[in-house]
Amino acid sequence: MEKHDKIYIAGHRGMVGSAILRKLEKEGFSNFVMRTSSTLDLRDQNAVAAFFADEKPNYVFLAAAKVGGIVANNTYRAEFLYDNLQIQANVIHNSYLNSVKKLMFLGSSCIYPKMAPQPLREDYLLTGPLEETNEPYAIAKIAGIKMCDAYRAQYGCNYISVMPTNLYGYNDNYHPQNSHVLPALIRRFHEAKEKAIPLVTIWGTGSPRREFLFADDLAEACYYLMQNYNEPGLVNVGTGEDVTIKDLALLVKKITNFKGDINFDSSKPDGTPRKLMDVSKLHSNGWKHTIELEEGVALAYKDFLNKYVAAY
Ligand SMILES: NC(=O)C1=CN([C@@H]2O[C@H](COP(=O)(O)OP(=O)(O)OC[C@H]3O[C@@H](n4cnc5c(N)ncnc54)[C@H](OP(=O)(O)O)[C@@H]3O)[C@@H](O)[C@H]2O)C=CC1
Ligand SMILES: C[C@H]1O[C@H](OP(=O)(O)OP(=O)(O)OC[C@H]2O[C@@H](n3cnc4c(=O)[nH]c(N)nc43)[C@H](O)[C@@H]2O)[C@@H](O)[C@@H](O)C1=O
Repeated sequence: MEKHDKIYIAGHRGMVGSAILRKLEKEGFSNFVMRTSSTLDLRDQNAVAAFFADEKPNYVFLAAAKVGGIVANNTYRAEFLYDNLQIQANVIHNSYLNSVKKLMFLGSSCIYPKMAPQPLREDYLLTGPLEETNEPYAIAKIAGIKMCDAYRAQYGCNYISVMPTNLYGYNDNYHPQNSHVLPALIRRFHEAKEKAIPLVTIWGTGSPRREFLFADDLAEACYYLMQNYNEPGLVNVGTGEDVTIKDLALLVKKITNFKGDINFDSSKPDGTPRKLMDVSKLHSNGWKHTIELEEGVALAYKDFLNKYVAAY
């Protein structure tokens, strides 16, 4: 990418899209094209076709998607499949029709089989059954990877697929039911402290393990890969380190300064027991994360206090 290139960040108001925008601005890029979902619904084939024909971006970061935590994925199964298939099919196909030079598709670690060996290597894709709670989302994401590869094979398009681990950071979604675990716990511990509630309940058994990457680190990786990586298939992006949900809860308890107790609601789903990324391909391509979990959770909590608590 050159500084004058026109760059379309799909989903630029989201957690990942906004981090990519910050990174590109820091690097001196300024020729952006962006639309909110209310001005351009990426599920609308005709609207997306007209947008690409008008704007003709040179590079595309596809960070728009229907996104949510374990309960949202399990509840809105049809929407997670339909919205994500439509969004990615429209953006990828119209990128091809309008000669986009390079596109980055963002998938997720949930594309791997539920019981795959750990850590998850890129070649474990499609080697076993998926986790039930997020199967529709995972199927859509797998279709996105295969679409990038098919357009590369048939039309020579330089479309790359990046699989981030669980993410958190600035502009996260703090919805009490639909969010991912880290923002959910930040909000729950904070509210319990403010309202002097003595007990915070954590979903599931606390034993699943998850790996967390700060979204600004992901944006650094996306920029690096967009400049340096041109292969078919997929590349994992993570830290290569994971924690139990119980240990995560204890960390959030410490950072929010909640003094009460925690317990576990095992009627809520645990999901995949573990999904630790093998990041050796990423490291051998020359990129490594810099923000560790404790530092990142403190930054995210500060962002939550500034943006969300201020609005209460
Ligand atoms: N969060 C996580 O833990 C992980 C995320 N990912 C992937 O990273 C990418 C970004 O996720 P994240 O930033 O967390 O998600 P967010 O929910 O924060 O942002 C998603 C963005 O997608 C846009 N969007 C959603 N539906 C439509 C639509 N129909 N038309 C146009 N735009 C739409 C929204 O636009 P608007 O704001 O204008 O409504 C929003 O800005 C996704 O592909 C996700 O699968 C991968 C692994 C983990
Ligand atoms: C990124 C990834 O995100 C989703 O998968 P997930 O990793 O299971 O995501 P999660 O963050 O929602 O949960 C992680 C763990 O944490 C536990 N947990 C405890 N307490 C809360 C809680 O309060 N909220 C949530 N959401 N989870 C909680 C929860 O029970 C689970 O064991 C995919 O659907 C898919 O979207 C995807 O790709």
